[in-house]
Amino acid sequence: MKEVVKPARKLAGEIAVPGDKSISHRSVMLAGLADSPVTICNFLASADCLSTVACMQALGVKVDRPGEDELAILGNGLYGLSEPEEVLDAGNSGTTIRLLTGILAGQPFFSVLSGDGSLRRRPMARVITPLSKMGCRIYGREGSRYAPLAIVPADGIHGIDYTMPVASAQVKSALLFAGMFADGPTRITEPYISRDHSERMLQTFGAKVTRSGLIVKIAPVQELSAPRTIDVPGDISSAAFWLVAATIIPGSRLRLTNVGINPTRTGIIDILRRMGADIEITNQRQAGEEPVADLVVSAAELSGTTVEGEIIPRLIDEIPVLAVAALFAKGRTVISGAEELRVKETDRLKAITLELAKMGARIEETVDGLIIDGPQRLEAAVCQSHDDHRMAMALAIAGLAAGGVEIEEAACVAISYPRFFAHIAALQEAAGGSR
Ligand SMILES: O=C(O)C1=C[C@@H](OP(=O)(O)O)[C@@H](O)[C@H](O)C1
Ligand SMILES: C=C(OP(=O)(O)O)C(=O)O
Repeated sequence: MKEVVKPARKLAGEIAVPGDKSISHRSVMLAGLADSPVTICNFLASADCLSTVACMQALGVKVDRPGEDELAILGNGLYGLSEPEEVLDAGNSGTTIRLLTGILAGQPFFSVLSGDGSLRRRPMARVITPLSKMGCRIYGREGSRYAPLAIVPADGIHGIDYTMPVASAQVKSALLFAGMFADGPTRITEPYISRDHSERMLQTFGAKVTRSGLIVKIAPVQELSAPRTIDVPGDISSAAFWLVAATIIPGSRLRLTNVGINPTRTGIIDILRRMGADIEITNQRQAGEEPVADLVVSAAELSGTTVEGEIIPRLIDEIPVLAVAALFAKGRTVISGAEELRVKETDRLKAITLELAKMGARIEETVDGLIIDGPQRLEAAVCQSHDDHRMAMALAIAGLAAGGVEIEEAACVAISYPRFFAHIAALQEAAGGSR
């Protein structure tokens, strides 16, 4: 499917961004391992999270959907999953396959996990290696590097002390989830702190998870005690597209309501503010263990900056749209230490350089990042999403702020933000049409 995005006049009004993808996945998995009913509100009913739902159903968890964004989950307890009859399909979702591998590695039954062409090219050794050290038996293609993954029952799994070579919340979460089924404590050291939604939600479910600096520890769990409801905050990774759009389109002012502002996710706010963005954080409150707020963003002049080190995992999914912001900023922006972008849905460093070049942008792709000198003038172009949702949305924001864009393979926005183009249309209409 193609989408045409016309250049926008100023953006104004309010957007309720959809529920957080990371928290939605985790809520279904943990609620499915409890034995009392859980209602999940503001669930992100996107393709990735629905892959998690289908996998949990195939494992014997009962899931009803009483409302568009509401799920009712009834599990059979921590030891109550049943052997799936079919291959579990994680679709396009790295979070689904890696976190479920952690859960399934501790089960007394056989299972196979796979996904689409993109997912079958993404690295899986990063979860298989530490899980194997715990005694789990997991096999994959090409020397256990790629899915499909076959998981064979182990004779009991053990807690380990593991130092992760890459900052990855998916690897950390897989180990924390497997650690629930181990016979002793599991201790994980991260190079930098990655998103901590699993730790927070495990605590909500009564698991003993503690953190000291870069070390997180989980004790074996006998049973999970579920909260009656989980309120999923809005996704800051989806909000990021509007934060950038309203900043770079002159005269704009947008209110983004109910956005999760967990400090392990707010790198995009920190960097945009450092570049000169006008982002106000208001109405701060808690949604369970997660902090939320409304964000009010007004157009502002940006300057280039350096993005590296510990902040990278705090904005990893926002780098494609941050590259768009950098094209509108005065001076040089250097992003480094972001080589993880090469193993996402597509090689995002390569794809963003290639596709924005079609609009006339000159971006230097480095081994682990991007160098962008701004401001630059962008022209209308036909671009490819590479079937990557974050690419499609970043290109749409570039087109909105510049001369428009036609995006091929745009349907992939359904992976994390199904109503993205509907929100663009509503903003255009509210502004009285395009420029
Ligand atoms: O744990 C999660 O929910 C996620 C972790 C990140 O991946 P990595 O763990 O591979 O960095 C992120 O890119 C992904 O969109 C979601
Ligand atoms: C990388 C992403 O997700 P996942 O790893 O779950 O496929 C993403 O949403 O940008």
